[in-house]
Amino acid sequence: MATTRTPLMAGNWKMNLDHTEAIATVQKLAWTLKDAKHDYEAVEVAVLVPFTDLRSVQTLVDADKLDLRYGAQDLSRHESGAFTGEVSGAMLARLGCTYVAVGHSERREYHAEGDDLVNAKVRAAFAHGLVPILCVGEGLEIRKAGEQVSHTLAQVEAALVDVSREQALQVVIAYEPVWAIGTGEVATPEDAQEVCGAIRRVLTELYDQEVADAVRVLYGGSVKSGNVAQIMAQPDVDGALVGGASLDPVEFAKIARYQAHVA
Ligand SMILES: O=C(CO)COP(=O)(O)O
Repeated sequence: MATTRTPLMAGNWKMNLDHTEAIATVQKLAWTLKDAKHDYEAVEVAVLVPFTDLRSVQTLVDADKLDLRYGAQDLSRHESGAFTGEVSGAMLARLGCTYVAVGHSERREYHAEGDDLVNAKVRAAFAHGLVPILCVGEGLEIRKAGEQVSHTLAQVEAALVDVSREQALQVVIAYEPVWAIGTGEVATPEDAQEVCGAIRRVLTELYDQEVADAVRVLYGGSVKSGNVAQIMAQPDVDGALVGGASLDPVEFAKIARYQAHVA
């Protein structure tokens, strides 16, 4: 039942906003959200920021006791050692991260991340007490062939290999059809529901009903304040993973306050 899950609105900044811009953006976001507290208190809000912003965001959130979660956009599958350029789950946990995105389509496409690596990263996140936001979704060719459900479920299954039931209860899954990312081409609410519902059903098969009921399934792909309410009205959509629109704190706050837009 969608009503028992706290919606999550997560902003994925991608490679935008340096650490000084991050401070201004988070301050403005927190201030705007606070201003509309009664509208958003049932919604959890998070930002996934570049690694170089994390310390600044942590300092701000701690100092001002902001009601905001934050996290990274990727992590290493390794614990530590000679892996130049990589950032470990332990380092992210030390910076107070709640979440880490894993398997974003841009990582899969530009960094050749396959299902095995995504699975290893999901397990590395859990090993350090981080909640992975597992990103899945089909490209345009697969959508045209009508194979979006089987493709996306195969990604979910592969990513959850050797993930315990206790861990699965925590995971967040973001369905992001690749053709809708950064294109302005938003999936229809029915498109989002079709795949998000199928993800929940496969969780029942892989685990059980309690896990399926607990897991938050987000939609991502050209989410804006003008379309979020219709998407959130779907029974199996529990939040949004927002790219471009999350860079503007006023717009992102409007997305997080989507209930205010449901007339
Ligand atoms: O990839 C996304 C979030 O992870 C979606 O990006 P846009 O909201 O810019 O389409």
